[in-house]
Amino acid sequence: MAKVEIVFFSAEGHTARQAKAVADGARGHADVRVWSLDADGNIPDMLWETLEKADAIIFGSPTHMGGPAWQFKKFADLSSEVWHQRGWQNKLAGGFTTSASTNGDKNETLNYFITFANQHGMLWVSLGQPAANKQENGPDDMNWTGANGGAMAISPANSDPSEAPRSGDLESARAYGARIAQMASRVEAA
Ligand SMILES: Cc1cc2nc3c(=O)[nH]c(=O)nc-3n(C[C@H](O)[C@H](O)[C@H](O)COP(=O)(O)O)c2cc1C
Repeated sequence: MAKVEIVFFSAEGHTARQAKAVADGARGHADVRVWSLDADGNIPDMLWETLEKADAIIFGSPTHMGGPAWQFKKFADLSSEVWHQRGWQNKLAGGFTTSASTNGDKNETLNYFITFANQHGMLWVSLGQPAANKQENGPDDMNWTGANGGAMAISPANSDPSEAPRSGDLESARAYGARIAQMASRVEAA
């Protein structure tokens, strides 16, 4: 079975819920593990070795000040060691983010993930879901944010992680996890 590793940061738990949804979607199609960066942006040392054996790595962070949280950037900077060795070359990559505002510059975070994956020579998997952009659509619909580059979620500023991301964003995250895991299985089989 293909190996999918999910590496994310979450300060308050909203991105953690999104990460769980991505993982739930991926399970059944691949071996899936979820790794949370700690408050200092650190991961266990052994994780670097694990990531080198992955078929796909999915990155996640809340959007903070129009980009990924510094804890994620710390992880990204530390990965320069792997970059030197081309350790993630040709692995699949995907990414997800949640933020408080409807827009909130979430696309900047996804674009950062895409650039980061490109630096490593990875192959980016788009969201692959139509936007729910009709008058009757709302937060319970899949891809209400109209994302393309990866999974987005809106977690209103006064929401508890038990309340947000809301059902449509979680469904989007699950479908995105399934998409990446299915692609990883195809690549593994090829
Ligand atoms: C330092 C900081 C910066 C933030 N910047 C943004 C932002 O640029 N856009 C936005 O919509 N929300 C912003 N937020 C709100 C968070 O993205 C939002 O609370 C998110 O759900 C947090 O995810 P978490 O619960 O996984 O930590 C910011 C929050 C913090 C603490």
